[in-house]
Amino acid sequence: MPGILILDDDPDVALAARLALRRLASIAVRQAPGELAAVLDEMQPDVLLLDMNFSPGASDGAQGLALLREVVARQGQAVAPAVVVMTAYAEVELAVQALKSGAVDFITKPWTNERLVACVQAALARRAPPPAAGELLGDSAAMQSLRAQIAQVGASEASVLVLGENGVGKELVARALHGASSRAGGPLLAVDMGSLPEALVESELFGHKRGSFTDARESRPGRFVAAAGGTLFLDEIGNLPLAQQAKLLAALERREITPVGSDRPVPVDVRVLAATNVPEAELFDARRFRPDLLYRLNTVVLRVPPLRERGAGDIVRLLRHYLAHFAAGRPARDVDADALARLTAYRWPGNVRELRQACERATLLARGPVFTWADFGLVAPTALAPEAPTLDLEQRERDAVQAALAQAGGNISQAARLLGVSRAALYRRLDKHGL
Ligand SMILES: Nc1ncnc2c1ncn2[C@@H]1O[C@H](COP(=O)(O)OP(=O)(O)OP(=O)(O)O)[C@@H](O)[C@H]1O
Repeated sequence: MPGILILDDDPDVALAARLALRRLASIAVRQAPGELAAVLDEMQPDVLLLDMNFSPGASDGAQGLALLREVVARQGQAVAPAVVVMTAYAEVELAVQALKSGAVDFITKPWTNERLVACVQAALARRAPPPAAGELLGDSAAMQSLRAQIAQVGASEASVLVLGENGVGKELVARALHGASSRAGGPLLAVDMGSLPEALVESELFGHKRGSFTDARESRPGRFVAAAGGTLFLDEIGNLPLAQQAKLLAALERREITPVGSDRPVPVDVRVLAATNVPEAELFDARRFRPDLLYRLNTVVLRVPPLRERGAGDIVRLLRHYLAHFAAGRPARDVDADALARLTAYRWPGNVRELRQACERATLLARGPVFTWADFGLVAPTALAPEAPTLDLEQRERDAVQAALAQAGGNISQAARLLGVSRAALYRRLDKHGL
């Protein structure tokens, strides 16, 4: 189970957060900032929920920022948690500074539990960037071409739409684009549209005025304002409901937003990058995605290839990288020849994220002197000879179902959509294949 550490000197706030988050992860609470380093070493949490002020009367957030920098500095040496900072509602500047300093997100107090859970879930999903953050590994022709395109369009202000299956590295591409731009000194704010409850999308993006709806006890700046001077990365844009798409389009066209409950538009200065795992053909389905918004977002389209199309060289490079990463300073064990052959022939339906997890699992659980195929815990059958795939229809159906489930992270509705069948039809096939 993942771990969350809450560091807040107010026991009531810490308790409220603990109760809201207890289903997501195992939770530890600390009140004294002096304990942070020790508890990070001992617990190795995936997410740190960090208060910004600890001394009585302090309100400038300097303590929180210093702690945040300490945590971010650990990313060079060890796995460090993704940090979500907690700020008071009026502290937009502080939230922006925290994002610039490496926090993955911020949440304003008082929060709604729904919002806190969505925010921490997104941080958990993105936890622990690789040590060389932003570095897109791989020397295949496809990756070289991708890097060249990033260098070419990174410096411009163009909107870029990043396409690719789950786990191929779309967020890493967005980070590289931001890093190559003149906005690199500003924040890069990622918003996972997939994890936002529909009712909150608008207030999340554009902010809201106090009293504009039942839970809006205080005014809150939206993501467009928080990312000012930097880049806003709209992840899983394919999940944005049509009504909100119209509002996003208006904001992009006018370069201004209107907070919920306000009638005064506010100018915004952000570069927008977007990503989706929806296949290109479906993206142009107007029932799902407004074409005018699509044309706004896709000035440049970058396609991140699935790992299986990058060739064995890239797979081996990534295996070495992540096995060394999880060995955390100790020499990484070798992978035996049989395992290497199977790993390079494996289809990696969950792409680089799946490979990274397989390396973490192997490092944690393997007992022998070298890694074997079983250590990686990859259950789907591997095609040892991918150039001659089986033509057995039953087997192919079974493979497709397994791949769709892996790609959808076990989500039945999404897997059914990937396969182009109804949920009921997918259940029948799961039953038929004993999956
Ligand atoms: N080329 C690469 N080199 C090194 N690490 C990579 C590469 N591509 C992806 N990763 C790592 O794989 C994981 C998944 O990458 P990322 O989150 O960018 O994928 P994504 O396409 O945005 O996924 P999703 O569609 O699920 O949001 C991250 O840990 C990322 O650092």
